[in-house]
Amino acid sequence: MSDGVRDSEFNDSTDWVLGIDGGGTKTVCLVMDETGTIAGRGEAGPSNYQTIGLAAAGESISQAIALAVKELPGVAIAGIGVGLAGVGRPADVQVVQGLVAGLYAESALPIRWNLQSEGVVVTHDCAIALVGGTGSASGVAIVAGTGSIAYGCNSQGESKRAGGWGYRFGDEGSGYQIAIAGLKAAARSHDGRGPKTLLTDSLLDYLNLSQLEDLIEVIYRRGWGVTEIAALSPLVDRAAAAGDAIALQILEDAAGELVLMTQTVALALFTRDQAFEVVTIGGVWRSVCHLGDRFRDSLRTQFPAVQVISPRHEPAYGAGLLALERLGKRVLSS
Ligand SMILES: Nc1ncnc2c1ncn2[C@@H]1O[C@H](COP(=O)(O)OP(=O)(O)OP(=O)(O)O)[C@@H](O)[C@H]1O
Repeated sequence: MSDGVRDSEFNDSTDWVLGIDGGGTKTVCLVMDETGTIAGRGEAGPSNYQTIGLAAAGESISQAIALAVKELPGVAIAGIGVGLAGVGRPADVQVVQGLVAGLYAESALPIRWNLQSEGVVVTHDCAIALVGGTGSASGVAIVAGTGSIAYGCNSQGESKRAGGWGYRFGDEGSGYQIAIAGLKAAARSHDGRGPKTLLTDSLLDYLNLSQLEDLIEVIYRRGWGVTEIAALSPLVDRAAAAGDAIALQILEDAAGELVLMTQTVALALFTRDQAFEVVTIGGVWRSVCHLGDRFRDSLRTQFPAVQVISPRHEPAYGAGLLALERLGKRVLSS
């Protein structure tokens, strides 16, 4: 991410905002002035309240804020944008609004709350990822990390989501799905049900195993969860880069699924000849086997004017921009 942290003294006449990105692994808070310049950044533990509970989520958010404002004691906060994983339904938004209201009463925070009611924005993690990633209010964010989801907005304020159903019946094109396909291909090859693949040796090497049967112990008996399995997906990427046909097909399939999700969202929001941006977010896009190029080329056959970009800013920045927009300090282009 390219956002620099400003080192000059803070200006007390400024309307400052907090941008908060609360995820399943960490919470990021940025302090931004009304021009969008970042003056402080703090990181704390997870804040997905659906999985860790409201109290623990509130604690992580408070810690992230305290770290972000460490060098700005007494700063007056006029707005706060919060994007949290798991905040999809209106009922979730209400719960998080309550959580944010609890922060104002937090005397331990070295902040002067000067909040205007319109300056409080509570939304979901994809919305802030889209605004941060594009720096604007419209476009499509296609997330492919441990899981996957596509989310978009157009200039009429309409939004659409595809995917995001989790590892049991969704997450197509994600690190988890790529890893599972790689494991299956190695098992099939080992049995003689499928062609030979470099994945067999790369799994054995990476996991320091002497035979493929030992995978049973690793995958089922060591308490491996979705994250640990998904972390094997770079092995498939590297095997594909080395020319392995099976691994290449797995990446082709993943790219195809990510195109399908993006296209489904884009068709609901834009016309085929309209120019719009698609921002690619998440670890899978680090593919050395050009998954990103395959994705872009395929998408362009349907949307010739589409621009596929890497994120311009992190999601927490998008949360701060949304708060600034609500305060009338910033107009987000669409
Ligand atoms: N070169 C690669 N090819 C394929 N998958 C990769 C590659 N590099 C990383 N990944 C996968 O990306 C996933 C991690 O993505 P990311 O860093 O976006 O984390 P996340 O857990 O999805 O999100 P967050 O940490 O933001 O909550 C892992 O499953 C990892 O295996």
